[in-house]
Parts: sequence; structure tokens; C-alpha cells
Amino acid sequence: MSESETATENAIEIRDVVKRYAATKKAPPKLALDGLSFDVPQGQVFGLLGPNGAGKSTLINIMAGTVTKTSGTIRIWGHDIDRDHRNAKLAIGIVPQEIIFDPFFTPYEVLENQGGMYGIAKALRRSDELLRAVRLEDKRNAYARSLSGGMKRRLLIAKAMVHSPPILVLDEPTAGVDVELRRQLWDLVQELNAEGVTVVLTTHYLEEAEQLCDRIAIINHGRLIANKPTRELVGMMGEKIVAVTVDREVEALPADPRFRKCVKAGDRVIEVTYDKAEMTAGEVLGLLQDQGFAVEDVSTREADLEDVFVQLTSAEAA
Ligand SMILES: Nc1ncnc2c1ncn2[C@@H]1O[C@H](COP(=O)(O)OP(=O)(O)OP(=O)(O)O)[C@@H](O)[C@H]1O
Repeated sequence: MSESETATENAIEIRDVVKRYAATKKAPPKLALDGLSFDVPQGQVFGLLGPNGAGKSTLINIMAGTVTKTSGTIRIWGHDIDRDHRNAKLAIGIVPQEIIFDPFFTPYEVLENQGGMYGIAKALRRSDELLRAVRLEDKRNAYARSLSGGMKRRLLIAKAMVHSPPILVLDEPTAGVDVELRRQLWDLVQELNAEGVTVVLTTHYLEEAEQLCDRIAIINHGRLIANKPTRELVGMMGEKIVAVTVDREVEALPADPRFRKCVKAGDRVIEVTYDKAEMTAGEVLGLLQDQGFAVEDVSTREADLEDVFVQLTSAEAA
């Protein structure tokens, strides 16, 4: 971080941001962001979630300077992206969704070129250090086109960190990446965060958000519908789910006013969602038995982020 940079408690402040895409021949105008406001506190791993088309990429592209917002303000590390574009840009590193490299550059050259673009003197560049950080030192001089998909993603992260920004934004960092590689990328994100980098990521994998993020904001139709510490969000519903295997095929589902949800989760499996404050798993089983089901097996789980996400986004759609 250079001395000219102003630290604030929030790494990013988003206020009343609206983005309206103009109509094209093929599509009508689209309100992609509808007055979005939230803060990303410094030092956190912050998850930005939402269904397809919610507006996540639009927001990231506005921060990256590739999409112009219609109105509202964004401050990055205290710098307004319109009035102090240069410092705002220096404070953030963005890893885009698509992987684009010139196939004939080596990882080392990709990082050196990026350093040059930021005007970093050759002696001050950290290309080799970054290659080590993303475990690509042995690919230093290979053509970018010969790297695997996961290696390319790691190189993109190194590229976004060339100017040592205090904030790193990753748009779908693990989309289409296998499980082992996903874990490697998670480790990398956690290492960077432990070194003090504030990380913002969008993801479709709710498990990823639940494991990595300190705080999660959910957007839907360009509006904020939740913004809470992950643990609070997951615990929000206080719901529990009990899956009961019964002795025969389920034809008619049992009913009780206290069941939040009751669904058939297999030929002989009934899944009941209930509120821990209202009833216990034992009472659910008792009710099932009263209604003529003999219980063969039972498993329970707490509601997870996926349940919260489905509930919040479907409530909005209703
Ligand atoms: N250049 C554009 N012109 C017109 N409409 C656009 C443009 N880019 C995005 N949109 C529309 O704006 C809305 C938000 O899109 P955006 O890509 O920001 O969503 P997203 O949350 O990132 O979704 P995904 O997870 O699928 O990338 C969508 O309805 C999309 O079709």
C-alpha cells in the first residue's frame, strides 16, 4: 500500500448504486442494479451471492471500471471510483470470470507485463514471489497455453495481485474447477486473507461461501436481500431437518401445522423441516407414528446456507 492511500474501516462502500442497461435490438432495457447499498469491512472474506442474473458481475465490472453505473457512489479503500479513479483502481485487484491470456506469454511474462502496465519499476516487481505464492514457480517459463485450467486461474490471481492491492475481488473463482483444485484455491484465498488482504468473492457454491466467508451479502434482482455474518445467516432460521425412512412407500404425506415443510425425499423417505423452538425431532417422529408410519431410520441436520438461500430468494420471487 502506498502512503497516498487512505485507509478506512470499510474496504468498499457501495451506496444507492443503480445500473440500467439500455435496450438493444434483441433485448429490452434492463435494471440490473436497483439501488444497492452495503459495505465490505476491511480484513474479511466477503461473499457476494445471488442467483444467475442477480447483478453480481455487473457490480464487479463497475468496480473494475469496465461497466459505467447509472447512479450512486462506490468508494474503494476510501477513494471514490469517479472522482479518484486512479487510487481506487490501485487499491483493488480483480480476477475476472473468463480466463484470457495471450497464449504465447509465459506466466513470468504475464506478471511482468502487468507490472509494467501499473508502472511498477522492474526492480520493484514481485513476479517470482507471486509465482511461488500461487505455486506456479515451476511453470515460470512455460507458455500460458500449456497450463491447466486450475493453473490459469492461479495465474489470474497472481496477476490481480501484481500491484499489491489491499482488496482482491474474485468473480466465480472455482466455477468448473474440480474438487481438489477448488480446495487449493480456497487455501490460497485464506493465505492471502491471513496476510491482510480483504477478499470479495462471488460463487455459486454455497458450501464454498459457508466455509470461506466471514460475511455474506445476497442480492436478487439487483437488490440486497441479506447481509450478515455467515454464522448468523446460517443460524437465522433456527430450522432443523429430519429425514425419516419409513416401512413402506409414501403415498400421502403426513401433516401438522408445526411442520415448516414436509416433502417426499425418496420412495420411503419423508423429510420434515421444523423450527427448533417449536418442536423436537422426537415429536416429529411421534406424529409420523401416530399417522401410521413405522420408522426404520432417522437422520437430522441443521439448516445450511443453501436452505437460507432458497428461502430468501424464493420469498422474493413470490
Ligand atoms: N451488457 C449488458 N446489456 C444488457 N443487459 C445485461 C448486460 N450485462 C448483463 N445484463 C443483464 O443484467 C442482469 C444482471 O446480470 P449480471 O451478469 O450482472 O448477473 P450475475 O448475478 O453476475 O449473474 P451470473 O451469475 O449469471 O453471472 C441480467 O439480467 C443480465 O441479463
